[in-house]
Amino acid sequence: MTIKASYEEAKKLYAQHGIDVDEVLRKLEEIKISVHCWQGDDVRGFLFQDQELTGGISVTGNYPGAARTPNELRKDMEKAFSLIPGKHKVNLHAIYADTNEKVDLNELEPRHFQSWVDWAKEQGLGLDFNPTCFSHEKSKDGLTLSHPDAEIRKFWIDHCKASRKIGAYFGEQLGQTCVTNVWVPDGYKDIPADRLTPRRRLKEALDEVFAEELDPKHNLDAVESKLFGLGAEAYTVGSHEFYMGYGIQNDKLICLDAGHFHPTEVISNKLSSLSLFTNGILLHVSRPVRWDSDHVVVLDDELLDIGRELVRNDLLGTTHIGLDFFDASINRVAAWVIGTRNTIKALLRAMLEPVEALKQAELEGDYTTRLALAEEFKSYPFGAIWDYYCEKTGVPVREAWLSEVKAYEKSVLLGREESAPTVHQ
Ligand SMILES: C[C@H](O)[C@H](O)[C@@H](O)C(=O)CO
Ligand SMILES: [Mn+2]
Repeated sequence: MTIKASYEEAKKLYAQHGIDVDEVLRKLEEIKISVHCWQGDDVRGFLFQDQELTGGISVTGNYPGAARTPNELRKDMEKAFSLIPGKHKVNLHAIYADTNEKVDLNELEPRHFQSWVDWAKEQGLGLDFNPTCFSHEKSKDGLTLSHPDAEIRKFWIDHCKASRKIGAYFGEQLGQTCVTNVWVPDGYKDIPADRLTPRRRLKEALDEVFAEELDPKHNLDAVESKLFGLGAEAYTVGSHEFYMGYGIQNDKLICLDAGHFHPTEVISNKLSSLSLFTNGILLHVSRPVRWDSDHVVVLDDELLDIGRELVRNDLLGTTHIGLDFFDASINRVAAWVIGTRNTIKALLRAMLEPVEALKQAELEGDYTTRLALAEEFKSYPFGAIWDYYCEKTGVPVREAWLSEVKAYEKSVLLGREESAPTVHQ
């Protein structure tokens, strides 16, 4: 049977439950995933090539072929996007500036990212942004926006201010709102004597960062919390409660990173509550394995539940779905493809569920029907719909993408091991 014929058969089954699959695919194609550039080079960036990764995050593995220049990174992302259905966004960190100038983080300007903007325009992609408040001499104490030294604080405030302007430039140039997300690693390894004062300093620093009004059509601000980091195990200044309060009080997007909570705590269960008190949410879809390990996302229960919560609560219009994982033990292009395809699959799976029937059964107290229907739908022919979606959008069906990645690895990635990079082409 052809992919189209399997699709037509599967469609009939879903139609029996009032699910219009063609309409589902039309809606799915509108959803943009913000694909993080930092999977491509193990969060090194280009500004400070000799700087080690700090901030309590860590990348493990030594798979060959990491991008060494902005151009290589863009080529790798193009390869990944050619294997992922739909048109998406790219999420940049400030350290990915493409410039020959010796410029520090507090001096960054939109022009240092012009090549990214030109490329995004040419590729039909949107851009999102993040100040990089780690891997820098001035973050060596593990403190940035909450640092007790006013001068160091000012450096990071200026960097975050500059980042918002870069974000607004992206949004204006590309005609797509840029989400600029602030995450700082600030915290203490051991039990703090004073939990309040650093949080007060962080709050005041953020007030300064966000003081200038920017057109929300161009830039939306987000703030990202964390439970702990390596070397900041006892206390994180920007905890979930801190940013939940800050975001709600100041109308900022609250970023939920799947790896930033207690091991059994899930972000899927937070979306409905947050949606009642905010105008939007930012997600960092990740996979914590025992800690905030940032494994490539797989199609596991939590990813499916994130998809369900977004679909069932009608949150797709206000939620910005970003990815945040970095695995250097496998082919990095494949990592993007696997994680992004899985995220889209989870959304599609959720859109193909009989949501109204499930909600009705629940309302009537018929929990038997709720459970029976939910379970039976797990073996509905979702794969036939997914395959057709890939074919229709011109990307490889099923695992056919893997041979393309292997060929790219052979012809491009492995060559990087022997040759010197051509910087800033
Ligand atoms: C690169 C980081 O993953 C990112 O800035 C931040 O979102 C994070 O999750 C830190 O743990
Ligand atoms: Mn994150």
